[in-house]
Amino acid sequence: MRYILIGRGKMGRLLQETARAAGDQVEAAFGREDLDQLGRLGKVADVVIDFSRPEALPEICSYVRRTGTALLSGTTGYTSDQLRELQALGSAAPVLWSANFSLGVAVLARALRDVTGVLRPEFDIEVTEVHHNQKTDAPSGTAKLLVEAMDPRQELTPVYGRQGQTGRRNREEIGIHALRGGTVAGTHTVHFFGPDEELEFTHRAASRQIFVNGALRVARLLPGRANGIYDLENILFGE
Ligand SMILES: NC(=O)C1=CN([C@@H]2O[C@H](COP(=O)(O)OP(=O)(O)OC[C@H]3O[C@@H](n4cnc5c(N)ncnc54)[C@H](O)[C@@H]3O)[C@@H](O)[C@H]2O)C=CC1
Ligand SMILES: O=C(O)C1=N[C@H](C(=O)O)C[C@H](O)C1
Repeated sequence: MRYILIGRGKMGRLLQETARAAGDQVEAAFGREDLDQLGRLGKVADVVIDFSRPEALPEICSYVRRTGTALLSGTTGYTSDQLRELQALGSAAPVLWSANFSLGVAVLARALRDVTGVLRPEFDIEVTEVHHNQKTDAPSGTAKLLVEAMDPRQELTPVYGRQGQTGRRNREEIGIHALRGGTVAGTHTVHFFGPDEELEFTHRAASRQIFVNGALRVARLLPGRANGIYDLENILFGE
């Protein structure tokens, strides 16, 4: 496989190393300083893999539209307008965006979709996410993904942290809390607090390699597919 990488940070470097070790070719890798060079590049790869920042989106979209190259993106922190822009890109190429490329989080999202309806409304839901001190967006894309799995119709009101005279907790709240420190690769816990019982689901990433392996595994499946938006969970569950 031939890749163009967007982002040469923690994820970009590990992707490059892992792809090359697997015999794949990294045709080009761009960071903030030289992303403008993408505008001068033709179709030289099977897939563009993006782990960078939301600001890179316009350059990436115009490249994908011009060349029809498949796009796999794991960048988080997009606004809803930017997410719509990514969705629209599906008309030009096969596009897959996911806030988390680990198998464990895909399974967790599915499990939460199944159990939440049974536990609600008696159980209060609070989500905590813990990440390294270099992370620039909060809450994490994965926390949002898990909330969306539990509340697809957005009936609950997100509450980000609590402070001061908050009053009693409302049943329609879903708490989302971000902790930052050290080198934590990513820990997400969903707490269900019920009357006299508690249930907790935790996914703990021991390293970024799980995201890299997941991304490269799925990237192989994109070229040759019809243009459109693909869903990681559907692909992993063979749907
Ligand atoms: N979906 C998933 O499974 C995962 C997603 N991520 C996400 O991937 C992204 C990158 O994470 P890290 O590598 O840890 O970050 P990082 O801070 O180590 O690296 C970011 C890279 O993006 C580049 N960049 C910044 N602004 C840019 C711009 N305007 N145009 C082009 N490149 C630009 C920087 O030069 C740098 O190379 C974050 O959004 C993070 O949340 C991280 C891990 C897993
Ligand atoms: O920035 C990170 O490191 C991570 N970001 C993703 C997110 O925002 O959910 C995925 C993973 O948790 C690591």
